[in-house]
Amino acid sequence: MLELDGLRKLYGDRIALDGVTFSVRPGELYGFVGTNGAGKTTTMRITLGVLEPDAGTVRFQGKPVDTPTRRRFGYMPEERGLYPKMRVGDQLRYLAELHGMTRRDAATATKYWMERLSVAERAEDRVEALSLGNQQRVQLAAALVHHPAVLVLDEPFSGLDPVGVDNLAEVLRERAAEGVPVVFSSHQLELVERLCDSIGIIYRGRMVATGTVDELRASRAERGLRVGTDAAAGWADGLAGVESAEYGARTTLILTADADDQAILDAARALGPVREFTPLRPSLADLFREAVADHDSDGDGDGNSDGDGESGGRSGNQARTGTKASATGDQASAGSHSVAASLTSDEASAGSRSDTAASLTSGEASGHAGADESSGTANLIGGQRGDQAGADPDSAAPTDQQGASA
Ligand SMILES: Nc1ncnc2c1ncn2[C@@H]1O[C@H](COP(=O)(O)OP(=O)(O)OP(=O)(O)O)[C@@H](O)[C@H]1O
Repeated sequence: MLELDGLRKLYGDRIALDGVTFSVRPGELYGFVGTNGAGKTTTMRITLGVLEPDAGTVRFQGKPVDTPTRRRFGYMPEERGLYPKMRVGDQLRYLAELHGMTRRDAATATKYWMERLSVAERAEDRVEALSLGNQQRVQLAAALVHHPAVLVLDEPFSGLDPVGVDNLAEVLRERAAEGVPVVFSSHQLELVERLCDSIGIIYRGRMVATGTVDELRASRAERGLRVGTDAAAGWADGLAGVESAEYGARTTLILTADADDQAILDAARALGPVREFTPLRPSLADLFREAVADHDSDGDGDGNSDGDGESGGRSGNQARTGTKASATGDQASAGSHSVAASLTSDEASAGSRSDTAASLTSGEASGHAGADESSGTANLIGGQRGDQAGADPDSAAPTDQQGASA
């Protein structure tokens, strides 16, 4: 079990994490979602020891995580971290050996993962010559090549084509089936909903919801119902448990949590035949927006109300609209898809990603230096950095491949 307990992190006087706590069981696929700047990358970097928390601990199998244990982790940093001048095959072998594999095992694992992630034919190419999507695949191979006991992946799906997405989803399921705790962040909420056993929603450095999607659904204050009836508009007004009703070809009702849907069915049937009676299941995107909106309306003064916070506020407003719109439309099908899609595209277009990227780059520098936040680095990035420190292959330092996640 991977346990994150009370992680707290400040950048200057900005609270980036405020008591982040969650755990990932062996074999569990855990989706870590949140608005831009919510604290996902910071959490993952602390988990990997790239960054020191101000408080809190990370435990694996009941023990605080130390450097030898972390070497068994597979980490894909958001900012990516490959040596651009190094050939794909050489790079993966090198990283596998850094993680303690024998030369022969490293070669076998490299071959396997290059084939598995469909980059085998690029083995002799330098990383910089690959498309961003293929660089991403190599980066994933780098996280997987040493057969890690834990997987922590920061936006592993961004930049992959649909075949690559399916391929990676299958790989993650397999790793989990082997008992590996897998945690990954993503803004692709439909994918997270489809793939993950559990989900954690972080907002402004705090966990605002965690559980299975069904548990998150069950915790909602209201639910939706679609009723196909010829009864005249207004038929559901005033019924117990009906918060609002929208009349059209079908009636869409928003119910209170304790509403008696059978009583509503009886009321509808008393007025004529009922052709449809469908509970509306909110998508993860709806739940996400609702959780964020709820948290926004708490008026929390956590000191983290910078541009990222505004980004969250914007999402919060959308959350209300999105949730209602979904609950009052065909949200079980196309409606919820478009909500998820718009969330992703809105966030992508909000421009806060590049801001975060810039922050991450500077954070990376401090991460490399262990706990010494004043030192910079131009060498190594991400999880590999820590391990690679001191080892200096003759290729140039890896560039920051932000573009791969854009
Ligand atoms: N090195 C840094 N220096 C100062 N502030 C930072 C640094 N790194 C992150 N932050 C701030 O910490 C907060 C959390 O950032 P983080 O990158 O963890 O968010 P995120 O959830 O990964 O965002 P995104 O979805 O945009 O990648 C943000 O307010 C960010 O601006």
